[in-house]
Amino acid sequence: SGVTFAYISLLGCVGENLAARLRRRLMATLLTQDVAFFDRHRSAELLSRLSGDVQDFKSAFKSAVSQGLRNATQTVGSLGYLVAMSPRLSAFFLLYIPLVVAVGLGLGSMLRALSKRAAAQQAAANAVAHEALTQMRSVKAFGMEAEELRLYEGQVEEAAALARRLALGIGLFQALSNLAVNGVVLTVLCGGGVCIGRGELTAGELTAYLVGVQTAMRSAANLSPLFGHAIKGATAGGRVFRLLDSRPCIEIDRGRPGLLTELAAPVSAGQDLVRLENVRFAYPGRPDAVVLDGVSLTVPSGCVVAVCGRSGAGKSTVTQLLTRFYDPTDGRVLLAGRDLRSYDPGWVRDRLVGLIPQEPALFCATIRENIRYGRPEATDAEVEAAARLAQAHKFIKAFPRGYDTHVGERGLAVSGGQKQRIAIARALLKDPKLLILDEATSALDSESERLVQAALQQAMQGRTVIVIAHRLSTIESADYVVVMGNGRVLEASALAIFRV
Ligand SMILES: Nc1ncnc2c1ncn2[C@@H]1O[C@H](COP(=O)(O)OP(=O)(O)OP(=O)(O)O)[C@@H](O)[C@H]1O
Repeated sequence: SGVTFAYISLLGCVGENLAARLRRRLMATLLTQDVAFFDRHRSAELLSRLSGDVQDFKSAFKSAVSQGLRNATQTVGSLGYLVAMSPRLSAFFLLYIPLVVAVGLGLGSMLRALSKRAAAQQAAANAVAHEALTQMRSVKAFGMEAEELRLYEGQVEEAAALARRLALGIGLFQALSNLAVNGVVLTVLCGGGVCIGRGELTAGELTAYLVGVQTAMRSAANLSPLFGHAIKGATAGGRVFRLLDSRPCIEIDRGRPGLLTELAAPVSAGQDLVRLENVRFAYPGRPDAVVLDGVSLTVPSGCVVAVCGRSGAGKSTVTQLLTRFYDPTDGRVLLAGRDLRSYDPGWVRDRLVGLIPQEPALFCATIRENIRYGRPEATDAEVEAAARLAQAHKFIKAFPRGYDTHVGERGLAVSGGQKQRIAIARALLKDPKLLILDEATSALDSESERLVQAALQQAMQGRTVIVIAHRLSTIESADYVVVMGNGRVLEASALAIFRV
């Protein structure tokens, strides 16, 4: 029992270490993928890789080691013993083995394909559940609980149907293996009978040989239930390893030689900090839909440039090129006169650009941790200073736990306006050279609105700012206005011209 304890616990620990290492490597790979990767893969699908697939791979690995190795060596050993005992009798079933292997491989590849489809369908069902659970307020607001359940049931039923077919296939495989095992015994019996009739073998020798055959076949039969496990593990492992091989197009490789980590040249007030030259762009997921069709615009240092235009005109897309979430299909984005691609993307996002998105997301953490996100080394005093600038200090202090108030999942415990001001503080804490601000379109009550606007005006003071403007007041306070439409710049001018 001491050996059993050592063996089971050692195997368990090795399996858990393997799973933890795989999960760590997979998460590290996912975090370094570019934004286009997340356009292609749904988060529920990636979560399935991290949890279910790694789990299946680990179980298959453990059963392959614990039972597979033992039974496989026993089978091979017994077969070798049988061949040594009587090469003539062994010839009967050795001839028959290639046929069994061929049938096994054929059936195996069919079952692998089925297992892949079943797993993909299960991931689709998970995605439906994930979406409903993360959008619970919308589901409830539109009374869609029953519809969501119907959708989920449909997906789960399809996954279950595929899993049932897989179970039938695995059952068939095991039945055929049993048949093959009995077939071997029968073949040896018939062949042995013939040999005894010819006086080439004694009944005693045949009996001894049959005992050997049974040992070999028992070990082989023990291998067959592992087959289903192995199929599931191999498909799950295949998906995990394929994902581990994904390489981002825009690689964040901090400190890579040759990449700039500071502005290429000093930029004084009024000189171009950023320039877009004839930029064309289509999202990788929709390469046929041209979103930017030859956009040129200039952002002078220290100026506020308001970008406006109809919904879908490509305004946010311009900001996504500046953060290097994507690279232009054609044309150039220049920073201090050098192509943005010659800068380290990590530096661009950490130090150059501060982004205040239209709908900021908060993490399930305290307000302090949320503001500090992006600059973990910032002191408490710096966090408070940023919050003051963002008109957030007062309301944060009014909470009983102040900066240590937990904002809950997706920041649901704070109001929309408060969330926006926390996001403004977070961006300001980085003290970015270029502030990109996507003005919220969602309505806030007038007091909140006034505070958010005041926070934004403060944030823009003395900085280079690109603001995607939805309010006239924002446009009025800008130095330059760019009007976009159909992926082009329709008008670009100093505000004075618009005022005429
Ligand atoms: N990740 C994406 N994949 C494919 N197409 C996208 C993606 N994001 C945006 N688009 C498309 O690109 C076009 C421009 O979108 P963009 O978000 O830049 O517009 P916008 O001017 O900022 O609009 P709004 O003011 O409504 O935010 C739209 O037609 C949109 O459908």
